[in-house]
Amino acid sequence: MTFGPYRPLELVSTDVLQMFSRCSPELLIKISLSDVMKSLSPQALECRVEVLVSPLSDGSSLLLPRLLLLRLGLFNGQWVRLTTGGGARERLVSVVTADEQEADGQEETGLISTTLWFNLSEGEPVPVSATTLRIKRWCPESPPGRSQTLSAAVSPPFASELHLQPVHSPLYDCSTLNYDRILSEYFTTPRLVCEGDLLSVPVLNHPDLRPSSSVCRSPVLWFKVQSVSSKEEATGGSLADREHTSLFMGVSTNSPAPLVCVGGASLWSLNPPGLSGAVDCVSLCADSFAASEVKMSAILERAEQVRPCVLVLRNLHLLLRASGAEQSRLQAALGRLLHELNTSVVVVASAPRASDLSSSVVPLFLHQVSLSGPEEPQRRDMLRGLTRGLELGPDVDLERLAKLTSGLLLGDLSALVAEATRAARHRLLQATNHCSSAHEEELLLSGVSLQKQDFMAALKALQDAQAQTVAAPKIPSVRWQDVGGLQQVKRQILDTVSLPLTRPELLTLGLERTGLLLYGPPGTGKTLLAKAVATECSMNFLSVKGPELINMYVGQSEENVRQVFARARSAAPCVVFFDELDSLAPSRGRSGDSGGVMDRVVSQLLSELDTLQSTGVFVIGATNRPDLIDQSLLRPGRFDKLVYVGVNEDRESQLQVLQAILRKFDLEPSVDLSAILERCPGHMTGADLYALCCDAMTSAVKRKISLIQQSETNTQTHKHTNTWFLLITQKYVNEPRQHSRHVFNEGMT
Ligand SMILES: Nc1ncnc2c1ncn2[C@@H]1O[C@H](COP(=O)(O)OP(=O)(O)OP(=O)(O)O)[C@@H](O)[C@H]1O
Repeated sequence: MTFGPYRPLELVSTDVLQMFSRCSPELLIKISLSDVMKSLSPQALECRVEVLVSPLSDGSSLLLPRLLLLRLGLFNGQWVRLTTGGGARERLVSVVTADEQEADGQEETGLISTTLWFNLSEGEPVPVSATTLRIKRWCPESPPGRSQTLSAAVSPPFASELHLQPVHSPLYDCSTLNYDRILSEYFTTPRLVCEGDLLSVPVLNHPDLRPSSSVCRSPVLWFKVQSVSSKEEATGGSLADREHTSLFMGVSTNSPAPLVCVGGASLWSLNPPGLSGAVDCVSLCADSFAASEVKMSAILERAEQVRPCVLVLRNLHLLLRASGAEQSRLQAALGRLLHELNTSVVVVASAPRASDLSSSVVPLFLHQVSLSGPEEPQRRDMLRGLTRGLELGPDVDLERLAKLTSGLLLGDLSALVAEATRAARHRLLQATNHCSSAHEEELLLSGVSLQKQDFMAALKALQDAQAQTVAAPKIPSVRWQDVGGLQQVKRQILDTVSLPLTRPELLTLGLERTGLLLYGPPGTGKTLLAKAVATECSMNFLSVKGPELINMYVGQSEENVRQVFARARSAAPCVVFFDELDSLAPSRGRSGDSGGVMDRVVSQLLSELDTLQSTGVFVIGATNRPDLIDQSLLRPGRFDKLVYVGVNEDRESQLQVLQAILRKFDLEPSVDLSAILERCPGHMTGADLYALCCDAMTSAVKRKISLIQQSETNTQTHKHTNTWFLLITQKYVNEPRQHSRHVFNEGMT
């Protein structure tokens, strides 16, 4: 007979060991009895394990990865005593080996259900990350005269009577549900019950509930354990099943309950428990005040029935939108109903802005919480939550994705993941072009792994869609190499913008600058410079043209300015570029508009600029007419640096501009850029040189087309056209010179 390091534990009781000692003392020496006894003593196993509380796991077992189970010397199905770190309550729990999917690659972390956590911690909030629990080996009290058993196979005693109470929930109606069969099926398996526990009985797709789905929208029914009677004394719980236990049903009761996922996996770590299923106030609107009041009181009454609960009233401003006397009567009714409400019903109302609610409604709520767009770490957590359960390719970096998604809200991120899934499906279907439809279906069912390219395609689609409606921040792709010449200007901008970013310690000295005004003739590269600053400093870029923000409705123009800054703050670090600033902020008192809209816009702009210190938002303005801008904007602390971006007059810097523009073009080796510039007029802006290059490009395209056409008739030339590269030759650069001069002359006037 051989014993491995863990085999004796499997054998089990001291009776057996004593029997061995009587028949063969040598054998016991060989298997080192003292070691075995030490490990079998009740104090032998007392350790801490890290566990995750998962809403997707159910049951009342502690799931442990196989290796951890082996290391702890525990057996699959063995009962242990479990307590939270604070040691509030001790419960018996069976330890079960987690399969690979449940373990999810974790080798050191166990898993428990939210219900078990709720019962263990007596209703404490579910921890978002792993938490520490204490495990103690369980050995039941042996009856007097019998030696203590240390067998891993012993289980808690069976209860003779179990008294349960159904718990009210907003997701089902206790009074109409018939749960006899549900409970009878549930107790086919022995379940551990403890007085005060909450039992979650799964009912998803149960045949008794399916026909009238309106009765129950919950995947579980809740029952509270009122009392448990057992013949044997039981600490930490007893087992209950159909065979040994008589079940008694008491009257329904109110009790807090942990959050369950309605309709598959939910973003449970982001939603506080109870905040699923909000009431949209649109559904409370009615033709008359009296009808709205009836609907309102019905909702609050229902909330009272299922208390403790959180009642979420979405879009409260829509309910109180009525005008005049109707509105004040509704407000008074809401105030009265909220005042009469039980304190264990927490009412949370939402509105897009606090200003959308009247000043008599706001004080009805104890706290006002303003929710801003998520920052990078929050976006990363949201992306993690949204992609949980999806298969991600090895090249998908959620940290990086969180960086690229600045300015996006939770809804946008959810759309991003949905769009990426669609893109992955599309990619897969394209790759299997010649596959039969049955095969295609099989492939899709086997799961699509989301790659980086899917997320990038989805992000681009989302940003393009957003850019059409509101200004959405993006990281541009203009580098310093794309801006030719302007060395002095570049240095000045870098000193102002990148220094505070690279040396944040300077901010503490109050050296931060938040605004820069680029001025100069048109086409000299002001927009290009601002984009290059954003790219090189890895900042988002939000470009706004002054006239875009002006709106005919009273107050809307100021609101647009406010929104631009709010978006920039949520996308920080961000560069906001105001093109044509003179049209947005003309000198006050001179704009001549009847309602003084421009004056209010300037005031709004001033107050926004004053709050930018240390927010990571940098403002760059551009104008051709700095003299028209309101002087208060140009004082230090706002647009505190004025940088002149002029026309490149020397050939050297013009050559640099030309080289920067032609960086991405293919040039014939014979092209001599200096010779071309010699033939140009002395004053050439970047835009003029760009026009020159565009014309040359058009000529090259024409040449290519004629070559292709020739090749169709003449096989001799075919060998020249088998390449699709466009080469700009000296001839084509020379050709449009006259035109450039014309453009240039126009720009000067
Ligand atoms: N220094 C430069 N280097 C490279 N390209 C330039 C440069 N300056 C201008 N360009 C080219 O001219 C185009 C127009 O420039 P940009 O829009 O930046 O001018 P701007 O000064 O902002 O004009 P406006 O005042 O009319 O808005 C750019 O897209 C770019 O191709």
